Amino acid sequence: MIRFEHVNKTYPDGTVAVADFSLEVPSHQVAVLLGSSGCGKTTLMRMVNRMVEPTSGDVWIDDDRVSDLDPVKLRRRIGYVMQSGGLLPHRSTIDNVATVPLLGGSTRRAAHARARELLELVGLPESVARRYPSQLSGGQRQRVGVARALAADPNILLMDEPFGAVDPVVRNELQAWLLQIQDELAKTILFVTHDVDEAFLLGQEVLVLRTGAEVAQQGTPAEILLEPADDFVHHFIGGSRRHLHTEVRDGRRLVVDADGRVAGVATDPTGPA
Ligand SMILES: Nc1ncnc2c1ncn2[C@@H]1O[C@H](COP(=O)(O)OP(=O)(O)OP(=O)(O)O)[C@@H](O)[C@H]1O
Repeated sequence: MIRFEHVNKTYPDGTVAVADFSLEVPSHQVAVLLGSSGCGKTTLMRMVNRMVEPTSGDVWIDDDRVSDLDPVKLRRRIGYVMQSGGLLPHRSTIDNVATVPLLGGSTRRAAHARARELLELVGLPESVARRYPSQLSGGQRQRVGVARALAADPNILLMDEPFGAVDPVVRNELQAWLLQIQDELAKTILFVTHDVDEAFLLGQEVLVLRTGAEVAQQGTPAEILLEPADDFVHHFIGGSRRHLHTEVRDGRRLVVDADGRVAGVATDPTGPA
């Protein structure tokens, strides 16, 4: 579980990036922070692994206040995937992943075995293990980034626009793949994006943020799609172009757009159509 308790962040130049933000992400769930550039998403995410210290307020992981934990140890128990993949350019794919268990005290042999296992988990063939990041496609690099984030077997994954730098087709593939591995791994994931469709596809809980990380609306994708809290949310999620309604298919009440595409699952199966 990750809990933000009334956190604030004002940077030294006076920028108020986060003003009184609270959230609880239950274990094994995916929560998505959705908002436009500069609204404070990355600042919030980095408070979890102490890359940013809140000006006031606390972040908790289960019963631990993160400010009481050693930042290096804390970062080793949390997976972090960045937009750029964050790979070390002069290390091969397998070494990029093996670095994490090596730092954790594994032998070189055990670290390589673990790295091979993870590369297989993220669907990369053996042939890429010896390649350098510059010799991989954008999608492959992001998969290696996820493999590395999973290497310490963390309970928590922080994902900051992890699929932002790849083309839409690969992006869709990576999203589907993440949902598939999350089915198996059941990590607690905090995911940052400015892409509305990505947020609704991946998030069990979505927070639509305004500047200063002010929560414009928090809810399941279906709740937000069907009942946007105000005009800001309605416009942000593209409500007017979506023309949403609900429909029962295979016994499930789905949120469907004007083209018949499923935009979400309504949580209340008896709710109005
Ligand atoms: N180190 C810093 N010093 C001063 N201001 C900062 C610093 N880091 C971020 N900010 C400012 O804080 C606000 C929130 O930034 P943050 O990076 O958290 O937003 P974001 O929603 O993640 O944006 P993006 O989607 O563009 O990454 C912005 O106004 C940004 O310019």
